[in-house]
This record gives sequence, structure tokens and C-alpha cells, in this order.
Amino acid sequence: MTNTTTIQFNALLLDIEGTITSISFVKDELFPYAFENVGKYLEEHYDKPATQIIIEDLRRLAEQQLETDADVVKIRERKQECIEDVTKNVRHWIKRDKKLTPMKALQGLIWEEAYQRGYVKGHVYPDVLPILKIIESRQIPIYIYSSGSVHAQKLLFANSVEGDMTKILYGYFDTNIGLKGETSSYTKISEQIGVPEKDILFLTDVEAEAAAASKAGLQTRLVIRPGNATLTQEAKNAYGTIHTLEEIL
Ligand SMILES: CSCCC(=O)C(=O)COP(=O)(O)O
Ligand SMILES: [Mg+2]
Repeated sequence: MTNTTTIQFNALLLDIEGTITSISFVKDELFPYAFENVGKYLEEHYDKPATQIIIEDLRRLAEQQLETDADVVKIRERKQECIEDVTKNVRHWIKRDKKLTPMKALQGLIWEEAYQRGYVKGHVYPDVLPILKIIESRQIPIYIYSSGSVHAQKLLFANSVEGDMTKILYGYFDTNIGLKGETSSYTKISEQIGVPEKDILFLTDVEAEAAAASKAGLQTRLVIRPGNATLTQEAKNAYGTIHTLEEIL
């Protein structure tokens, strides 16, 4: 179903990958960079408090995950063993596109170097910035909700192919508020931004996210971009689809 009526909303909530950024940028540039550089990053930043906090979180996570996943290893205490174990787990989770909060936090720190050194630039589709500027000019706040950490989100938009986009973004949410497939996450976002669920428009490429948001009472549209997973007809009918952000104006 293509939406033909005007959508009324007082806040816009955007997924990143597959919605305003290509899946290929995330899967073919960001993830491989983190995969290749996780060990090196840990060697260079091991003693920093931020790294140690993440390692402790990853240690607890590994304890839980190894009960159901035989490829996850227990993270040992001594520095070199710890780096070896964290690297093994993180690489395993990257390969499976796991949305695990501490792993996402570490990815964000690793990507910081990639952006700073100019190895990557955050991809956004050409329709995104012009339409977001129009929405911002209508005093409608724009928020991001991604499985990538808030730090990683800010890096992507501060170093995007369209320049620094952070000035037009009002706020950011990651999995610290809850998983994107859980209805309660959207209820919490609505509470935090002070906009009723029915007045928020959420755009995503993932059916389960549209379903969770819709169940919470948000308006949703599924976004179709080149390289995205195919959507079921049932979901297209239930939530409606757009191909560019122009369709929400
Ligand atoms: C913040 S950029 C990296 C995106 C990422 O790590 C990811 O897992 C994509 O998740 P999304 O919720 O944006 O589809
Ligand atoms: Mg997505």
C-alpha cells in the first residue's frame, strides 16, 4: 500500500540502517572496520576507564550468552587473554549482526577512529537532508532510534556525506532504552520526548520494529531502499510504505 494521504505528526523518529542510510554502508564498511580493528583497539585503549567498563559489561554478557551459544567464550581476566576472548566474541557477534548493547558501545568507540582518520563517511540517502530541513523548519523535532550506540549515531551524522547533520537532530535513542522489536521501547521514547505516541511518526525498514512501534500507538511507515530485505505484503498493507522521505511531507 502506498500512502496517498498527508501524514500528520508532531515528532519524527527515524531508524538509521535501511531507512536513511544504506544497509551496504553499515554491513560493508562499518562492520568490517570494527571486525578488523577490535583487537588493535583493545590493545591501544585497554587501560582507559571507558574500555574497562565495556569489558566488564561484555564479560557479564558472555556469561549469559555462552549458555545458549557454543561459539561464545568466557572472557578471562589477564590482559592478553581478555583481549583475545573479547575479540573472538565481538567478531562472532558482528558476523551474526547481534544488537547487543555493550558490543554496540565498543563498535562506536572503534568507529570514532575510522571517522577521525577519514576512512569512512556516514552515508545518508540524497533525499534525507533536504526533507529533514523542511521538517525542522516546521518546528517538528527529529529523533533517531538505532541499535547502534548513541555515540556511533552522532559520529555518523557529524561526519556524513552531507556534512554535519547533528544540528537538525533533536535527540538520539539506542538499545539502552530497550530493543527495537519491543513495544515498551516506543512507549518510553514517547514519555521521554513528551509527545503522545499517536503524534509520533516512526520510519523503519524492519517489519518487527514497525509492528512494535505500531502496537505502542505510533504511526509507522516501512521504508523501501535498494538492498533492503523484501517486505511481506501483509506488513506493507498494515503499515504502508515509502521510497523516499518526500512521501511524508
Ligand atoms: C549508528 S550506525 C551503526 C548502525 C548499527 O550498528 C546497526 O546495528 C544498525 O541498526 P539500525 O537499528 O539503525 O537498523
Ligand atoms: Mg534499520
